[in-house]
Amino acid sequence: MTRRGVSAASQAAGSTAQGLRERRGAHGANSAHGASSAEEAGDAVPAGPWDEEPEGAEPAALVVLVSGTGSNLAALIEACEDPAYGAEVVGVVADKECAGLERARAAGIPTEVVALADYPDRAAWDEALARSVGGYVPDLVVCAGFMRLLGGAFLARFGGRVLNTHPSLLPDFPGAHAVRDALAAGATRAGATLFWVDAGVDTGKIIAQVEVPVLADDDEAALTERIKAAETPQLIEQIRLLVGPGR
Ligand SMILES: Nc1nc2c(c(=O)[nH]1)N[C@@H](CN(C=O)c1ccc(C(=O)N[C@@H](CCC(=O)O)C(=O)O)cc1)CN2
Ligand SMILES: NCC(=O)N[C@@H]1O[C@H](COP(=O)([O-])[O-])[C@@H](O)[C@H]1O
Repeated sequence: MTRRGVSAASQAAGSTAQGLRERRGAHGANSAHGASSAEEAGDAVPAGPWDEEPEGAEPAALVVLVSGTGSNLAALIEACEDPAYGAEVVGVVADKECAGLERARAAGIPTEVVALADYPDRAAWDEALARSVGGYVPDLVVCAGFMRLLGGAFLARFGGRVLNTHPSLLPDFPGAHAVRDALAAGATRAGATLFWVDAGVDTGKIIAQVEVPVLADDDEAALTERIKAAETPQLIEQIRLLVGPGR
């Protein structure tokens, strides 16, 4: 069977769409991490025409990066239960123990923690994160509440196929505290942005945005929940468009 890739839209956005060229290696879904994989060996499957969906294509492999609650991850796992969705969460990687990992384990999805504190410096952590994610041979990497900046080694390996969902209408309020910053600035509108991750902080090419109002009595928790209520369907739908038939 052939793996699905990412859409023509993603290529227009700068994605390399290398994922489909990779054969699932030693770290496929529900397998333990092994030492080698086709990707690590550079053993690539020849590229196919991205705009033709071969019959019986396997779902696109998603690795999701999380740091917190994992509500977007949970929605993605649920969406992937429908074979027509076209994707499978093959691994969930976090920078610390968190509820998102519990959600993944409950769904039988392999998980891993790659904690910054376990490495001598940021570069070593970034390389370890890339190795961990690479073990699952993802077509797409999805940051869903992942609160660490991805560095050069990670982006050299996965750049062009890393998505992030961010709780603001970028370019407004980039960074780790977007909702708090929007309230502090007196913003009257808020929202969520899905974009391709690049080396900057929330500067990557925007795929989609959804707007919600800021209400007079909003606190950070209330606005965060209103944003999530719009953000999650956007994330699910945009990934469906990226991986699904007719892309
Ligand atoms: N290279 C990139 N990596 C990531 C991006 C990105 O656009 N480029 N987006 C993020 C997530 N993100 C917001 O969307 C984000 C997360 C965290 C930070 C940040 O400053 N983190 C600090 C720690 C902050 C803290 O703990 O208070 C850190 O990494 O040390 C900025 C933006 C996914 N990664
Ligand atoms: N800068 C990144 C950032 O703030 N991401 C935000 O964290 C939340 C994660 O929620 P979840 O863990 O329940 O999916 C989401 O709202 C996401 O946009």
